[in-house]
Amino acid sequence: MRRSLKESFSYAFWGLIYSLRTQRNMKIHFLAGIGVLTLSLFLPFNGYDYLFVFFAVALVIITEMINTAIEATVDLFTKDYHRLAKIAKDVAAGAVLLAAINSIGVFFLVIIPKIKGLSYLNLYRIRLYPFHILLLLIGLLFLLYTFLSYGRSRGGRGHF
Ligand SMILES: Nc1ncnc2c1ncn2[C@@H]1O[C@H](COP(=O)(O)OP(=O)(O)OP(=O)(O)O)[C@@H](O)[C@H]1O
Repeated sequence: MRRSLKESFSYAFWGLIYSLRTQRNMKIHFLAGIGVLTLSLFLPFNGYDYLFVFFAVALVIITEMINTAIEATVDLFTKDYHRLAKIAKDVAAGAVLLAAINSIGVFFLVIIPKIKGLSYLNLYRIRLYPFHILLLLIGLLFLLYTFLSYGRSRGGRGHF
């Protein structure tokens, strides 16, 4: 079945909204990611600092989404206890855990030293890099949309 680019984007969009709506950990990681991106606006980062922070945030969210997809696939296959189902879910959860540990490492190695070196002057020198602002805006829009569409989807299956 051939799908238009718009349809493909729409499915991907709903996949992200679904994870955000249904997965408690995803909500926590997403909010933490937005918090870190907001904080980063005020920090004197160089290019590598931005790379580490952006990748750490993205990795946690991506692994959380893959974990959600694996959970759904396993549940589709069996609701009964199965050793392989347990392995699949535990390994997927392990991937999220590793990504989360990596992000904690980045927080202590990259963000904390910059916070320590922060002066009041820096607070007035917000760096408005277009890509950074775009990421933040996309994150906030997803959160807002998830929040607003939550009520509408209650009791029904919405897009899903
Ligand atoms: N069908 C199954 N067979 C065997 N073990 C299972 C099965 N389903 C879940 N488990 C075990 O229960 C754990 C939790 O599974 P569950 O599907 O409830 O994920 P979850 O609690 O929603 O995870 P997360 O918090 O990442 O969303 C799995 O990691 C696995 O060890």
